Amino acid sequence: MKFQPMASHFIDGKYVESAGGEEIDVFYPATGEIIARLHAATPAVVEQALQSAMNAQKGWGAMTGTERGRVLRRAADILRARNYELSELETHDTGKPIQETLVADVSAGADALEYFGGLAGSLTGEYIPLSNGDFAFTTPEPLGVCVGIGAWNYPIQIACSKAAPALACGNTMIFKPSETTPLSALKLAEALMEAGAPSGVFNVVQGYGDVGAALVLDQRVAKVSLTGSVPTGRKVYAAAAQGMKHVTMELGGKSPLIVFDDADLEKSVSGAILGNFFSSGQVCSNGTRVFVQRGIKTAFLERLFSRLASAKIGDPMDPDVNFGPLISGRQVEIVKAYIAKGLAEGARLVYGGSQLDGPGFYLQPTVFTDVTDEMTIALEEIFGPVMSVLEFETEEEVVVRANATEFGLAAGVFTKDLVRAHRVAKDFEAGTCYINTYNVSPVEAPFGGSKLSGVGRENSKLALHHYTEMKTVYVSMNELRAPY
Ligand SMILES: NC(=O)c1ccc[n+]([C@@H]2O[C@H](COP(=O)([O-])OP(=O)(O)OC[C@H]3O[C@@H](n4cnc5c(N)ncnc54)[C@H](O)[C@@H]3O)[C@@H](O)[C@H]2O)c1
Repeated sequence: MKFQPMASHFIDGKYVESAGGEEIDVFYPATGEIIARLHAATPAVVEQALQSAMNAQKGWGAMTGTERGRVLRRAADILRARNYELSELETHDTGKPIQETLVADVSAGADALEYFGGLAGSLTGEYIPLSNGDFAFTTPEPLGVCVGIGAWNYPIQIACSKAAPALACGNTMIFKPSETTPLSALKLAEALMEAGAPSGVFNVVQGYGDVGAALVLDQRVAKVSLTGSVPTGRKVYAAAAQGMKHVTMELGGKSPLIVFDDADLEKSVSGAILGNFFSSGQVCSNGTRVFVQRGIKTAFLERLFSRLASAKIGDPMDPDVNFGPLISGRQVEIVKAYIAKGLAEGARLVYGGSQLDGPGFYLQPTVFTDVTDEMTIALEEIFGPVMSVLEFETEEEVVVRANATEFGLAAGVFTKDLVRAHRVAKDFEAGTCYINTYNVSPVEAPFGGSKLSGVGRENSKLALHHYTEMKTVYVSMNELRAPY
């Protein structure tokens, strides 16, 4: 098997196997063939990872930020130098077209390592003058051992988005990738080691939800950062609360994308395509509720259909292919059930909707019109290539409807009226908003959700606050009196 790693886990600077652990078969979504076979961590392997991360933390935390940053920046260079090889791996693990993974996965991970590596040396506290010459000062302290748990849609990017700020701040990390896409995090561990990270600073353990749960509950873990679905987020948040642990929750969404009559037609169609069909629709921040104002609806749909007709669906390793399979047969069944529900509830299927014949987990890009706010396909996260088009008339109406969701991950607006664009963005109840663009998430800007979509932010300087705890030291320069 071409993508079989040396062993399932990476702990204390080396590959570790757990032959007795439950089997994890890794499939290439384009063919369904098994490309690697791993084993879930046993309790002994989880313990080994915890010990290693605990032992490494003191030394790593005692290094200067500049020294830690140098390691992260070297790791970024290593990932970039191996971009093709790692993108090929990511394409086989996820089924995403190589033209996507070459530009949006490994390189985004490298960006995170570079960015947080650059910031590591700038972590400082403040001096606070108090009365009569007394003062206090603060120092941002590492939290200790952090656990990262990943989803399957952006495996290496998620691993880097968690590891880079955690390590920059002097923490160590145990990362558990999704059982569906376990391969590339091991390559990140290799790159960090080669870049000079001491053994135990970044460990990878494989497993299903029970392995994640064991890590979250362990008393030695100070923080948990999860990327996953809302139901898993609820469980992980509740378990972390028992130990009063810090959490970051990057969860699901059902984001609105509003297209006003005056929008640039080509741009808004591009936004809707990027916000619904990139990664075959398996993107958390997708704008799957596309609200189109009545006056532009016919032109918008005509242009959308003609551009969708030019999508090249096929072998993700073909550099011309821009629409690949879904992650698994199970995911195809989930999405097909939503398509059936859309039809049963009266939505009009106007594009796609079918599974492709042959091997692999392919589903056509799918568009529904005549969707109303209370339909299941307008309320629930589908996590597949299904766009719902809803019609609206006024700005006041559409903002209320856009916000009428339990999620709050992202939201977008397309219009040439910039005053209106800013007004609408101000009113959006979402963590990440877009004006005349969609689904960009550069490392420099905060990314994350409100409401059920999450807690905390990844990317940007804000992420450093989620991996440090401020210590305050009061210093008296005067005599100290007590009442008795
Ligand atoms: N907000 C974001 O940044 C973001 C990014 C990507 C994906 N997502 C979301 O992720 C979801 C898709 O990914 P998924 O299907 O892998 O999600 P999932 O919730 O099924 O699994 C996520 C991870 O949690 C682990 N897990 C499951 N049960 C656990 C438990 N009890 N304790 C600890 N860990 C446990 C899984 O093994 C996996 O590694 C979608 O809802 C999507 O919106 C969010």
